[in-house]
Amino acid sequence: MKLGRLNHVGVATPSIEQSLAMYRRLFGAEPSSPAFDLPAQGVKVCFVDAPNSQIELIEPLGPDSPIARFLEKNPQGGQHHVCFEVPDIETARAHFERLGARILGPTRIGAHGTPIFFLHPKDMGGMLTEIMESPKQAH
Ligand SMILES: CC[C@H](C(=O)O)C(=O)SCCNC(=O)CCNC(=O)[C@H](O)C(C)(C)COP(=O)(O)OP(=O)(O)OC[C@H]1O[C@@H](n2cnc3c(N)ncnc32)[C@H](O)[C@@H]1OP(=O)(O)O
Ligand SMILES: [Co+2]
Repeated sequence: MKLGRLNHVGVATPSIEQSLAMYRRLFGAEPSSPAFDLPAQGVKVCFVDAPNSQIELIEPLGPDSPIARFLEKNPQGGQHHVCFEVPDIETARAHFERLGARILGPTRIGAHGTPIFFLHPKDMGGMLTEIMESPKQAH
């Protein structure tokens, strides 16, 4: 399976507002849309566009969020995961299962409204890796 497009870099933050203020000050960057909650994933999300990818700012929604645990270890936040696109999520899941890479949890709908899953950082050289089905091209 070829490595697909780098859809986004996930950046954990204790405050999306503080992170947006920093991107605004240093890059004149604005979010591509208002922040929104993904309760099922335990995160509040906001995207800042780069020419060929995005920064995905992710803030914990409550103490059980996977981001809350990350921030306990990294209080300032920082690079949390990367996300690569695939044409078909089930084909990708079967591919990684066949190769013995640990898949974290069920396939579920991610922040772009398409199915996603995560590969364990220990099987990706220390990099938590999200696999996301590419959005369908609008006709
Ligand atoms: C889905 C919505 C949105 C989208 O784009 O669509 C998102 O991206 S939401 C992103 C938030 N959701 C997730 O991260 C789900 C997947 N993550 C997990 O299942 C956990 O966070 C997990 C398993 C990666 C870590 O779980 P936990 O923190 O409870 O375990 P430990 O602290 O014991 O960590 C185990 C081991 O992994 C290392 N670790 C933890 N987090 C990361 C990370 N982000 N990158 C790299 N490595 C990480 C941690 O240091 C431990 O290593 P060890 O050597 O044992 O200390
Ligand atoms: Co993500």
